[in-house]
Amino acid sequence: MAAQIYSGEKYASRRREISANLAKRPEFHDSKPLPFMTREEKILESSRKLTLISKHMNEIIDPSDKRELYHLNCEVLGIEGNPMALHGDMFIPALTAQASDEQQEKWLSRALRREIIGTYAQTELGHGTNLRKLETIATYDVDTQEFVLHTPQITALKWWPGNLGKSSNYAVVVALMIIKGKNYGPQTFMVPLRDEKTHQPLKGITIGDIGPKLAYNIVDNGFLGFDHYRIPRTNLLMRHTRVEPDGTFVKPPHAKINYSAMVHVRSYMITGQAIMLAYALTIATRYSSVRRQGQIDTTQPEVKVLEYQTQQHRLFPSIARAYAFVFAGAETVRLYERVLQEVETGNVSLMADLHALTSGLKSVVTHQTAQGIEQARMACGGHGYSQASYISEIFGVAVGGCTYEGENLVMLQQLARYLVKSAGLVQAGQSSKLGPLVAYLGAKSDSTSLIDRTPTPGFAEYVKTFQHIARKQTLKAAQKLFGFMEKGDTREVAWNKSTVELNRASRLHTRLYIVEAFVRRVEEVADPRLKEVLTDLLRLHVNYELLDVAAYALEDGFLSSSQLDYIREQLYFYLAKIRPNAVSLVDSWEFSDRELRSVLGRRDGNVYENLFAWAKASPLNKTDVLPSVDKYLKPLMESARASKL
Ligand SMILES: CCCCCCCC/C=C\CCCCCCCCC/C=C/C(=O)SCCNC(=O)CCNC(=O)[C@H](O)C(C)(C)COP(=O)(O)OP(=O)(O)OC[C@H]1O[C@@H](n2cnc3c(N)ncnc32)[C@H](O)[C@@H]1OP(=O)(O)O
Ligand SMILES: Cc1cc2nc3c(=O)[nH]c(=O)nc-3n(C[C@H](O)[C@H](O)[C@H](O)COP(=O)(O)OP(=O)(O)OC[C@H]3O[C@@H](n4cnc5c(N)ncnc54)[C@H](O)[C@@H]3O)c2cc1C
Repeated sequence: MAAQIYSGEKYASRRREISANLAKRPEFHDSKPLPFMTREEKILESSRKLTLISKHMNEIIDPSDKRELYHLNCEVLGIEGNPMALHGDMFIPALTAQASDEQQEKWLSRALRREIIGTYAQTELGHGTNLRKLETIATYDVDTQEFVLHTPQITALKWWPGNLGKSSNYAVVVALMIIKGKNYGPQTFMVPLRDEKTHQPLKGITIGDIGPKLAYNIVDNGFLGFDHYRIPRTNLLMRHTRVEPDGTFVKPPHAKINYSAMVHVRSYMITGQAIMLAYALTIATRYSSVRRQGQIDTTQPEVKVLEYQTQQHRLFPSIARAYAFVFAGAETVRLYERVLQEVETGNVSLMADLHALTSGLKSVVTHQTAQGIEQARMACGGHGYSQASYISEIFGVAVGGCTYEGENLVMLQQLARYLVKSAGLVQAGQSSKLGPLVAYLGAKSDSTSLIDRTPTPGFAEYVKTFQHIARKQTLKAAQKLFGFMEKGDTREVAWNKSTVELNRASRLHTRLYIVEAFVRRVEEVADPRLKEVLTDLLRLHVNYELLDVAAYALEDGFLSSSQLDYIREQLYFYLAKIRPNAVSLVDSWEFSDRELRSVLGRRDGNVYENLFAWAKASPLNKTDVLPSVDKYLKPLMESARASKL
């Protein structure tokens, strides 16, 4: 099963080898539980481990394999980030996709060798979503052939970029490019921030950390201001866009090619989110098979809480989602790598499809992941609320994905633009022009679903029902938009009056894609034992998801209430059928205890003695009487007692 999850036996067994190798290297382990460290201690500890990784990486992984490096990071550094997180996640991808060969020679090679540390500085205090209104300006000075970076007001301060505050000495900075008074929109520049020897900020640069956040606190998200700060013309990233010495602007082959670092993260983060959801579910499912409370049969001992139907309903649909997301994530990465290669040859035709797909997936997957992690926390009762479970940290890191790389409701609108165009083609009788991701929009619906109307309903009937729902909502929402426009609203106003419905269409389209990705994968499985378990999980998935969106199919009679009852019964049937495999389904992700960092999620199930040991190790328990008691509480009680006398 691990080979299914990790798209092949080769990587699944490499993960095992890497974990086994690290088990023998205590210097790579956390020196104490992360929840007991201050932010400063965590950053120091993470930097220590980062240095070790740099030194010994070649003994443990093949550093050219992204997946191996990712696993090494998960084991050693964990999810709370590290001082070079953005260096790998965005700085290197931005240089790879946007720097010319000559620029790559100069900077990418140094970045890969870790001679310099970089980040991606785009968001500002006043603007994150609306990139066209960023306020940092890069004005071209033809005389000196330099760009002058400037922060004209407080809202133009770069704000949020990861590792900008304290760790990075370079950044890929996004600024509005002005040449001879003309605004050429957001462009990307390579900008030195700190002296390479002293690490002191360079003259003209104001820089620092933005303070503690909900989670992800090992990362020093930062602020940055420029005071007429000059960089050479050749620091504009010029793989696709160019500015000649005389200020002539040479257009890229696609207007949004500069957005590639964002598309890179959106493509990879689907897998990252699936893994974080699987972390939380591994913890909650294992704990639920250790925790005994209450009875189902009063003549029998207390049961494991995993026997309760409510607990199964809380956890198992999310287990199915984690599998669905990792399968969809693998497809997304394949498409991303293909588009990256095609863009190199000047073919930008798939950029719009990739953008639409990743915008939708990023939004639906992060939202459902956060919901699933929060349910996993509640499934652990009181102990879920303790940081010993580590689920609160997993939640905090994962939920950040709803905001970064494009706020979810904004990114759903990006997919909606694509869907509306496609709906326009359908309306114009040009369905043959629809791309493969939206071809279903042009198909004719059956009048009713055949779920429960055939002897053994296959997945095709479910897929058709999801297609019917997504098609109906897309065409309806587009019609709403066109209707407002026909009545005289501008497109923008009409769009704003239709966005809730448009975003619903985007979600339904994306949920259909996720179901289809799951079906595609299960169809490929050859081993009959694996196929059976995955088919059960997929059946749980389609019934749970359909029930969640059934209103759309009930309102036009595509599904009847008796079919809905059938779907419910199927759901309950598969909850019970999956129960014996539940722990194996989470164990199949093969997370080591080191990687999970959870007392509740321990593989050996020895939860209670380890919770007690963990509590005893709390810094508060170093002394029996705290200074706060000596200083305040004792005098308070003493004076209360004295006044009573
Ligand atoms: C199996 C195991 C394998 C393991 C493998 C490894 C797994 C790794 C796992 C995890 C790795 C990931 C770890 C994640 C780490 C996270 C770190 C956090 C870092 C966070 C960073 C950031 O947040 S950076 C800042 C991000 N900011 C944003 O996203 C801003 C959002 N805003 C925008 O993107 C744009 O402003 C917006 C697209 C909303 C609008 O742009 P605008 O220019 O105004 O365009 P618009 O008029 O709306 O549209 C015009 C036209 O352009 C099309 N378009 C827009 N963007 C793109 C694009 N990127 N590509 C292609 N086309 C695009 C748009 O659709 C329009 O088209 P038409 O409709 O006109 O045709
Ligand atoms: C953990 C984390 C890490 C980050 N790392 C980086 C980084 O490394 N580099 C970097 O540059 N940035 C980074 N960011 C910033 C991040 O990319 C932005 O915060 C994000 O893109 C959202 O933009 P915003 O903050 O401007 O939100 P806003 O746009 O202000 O969103 C506020 C509300 O307005 C709504 N809204 C905004 N525009 C529209 C619209 N057109 N239609 C309808 N509703 C709208 C949103 O849906 C939301 O409800 C990070 C953020 C976080 C949380």
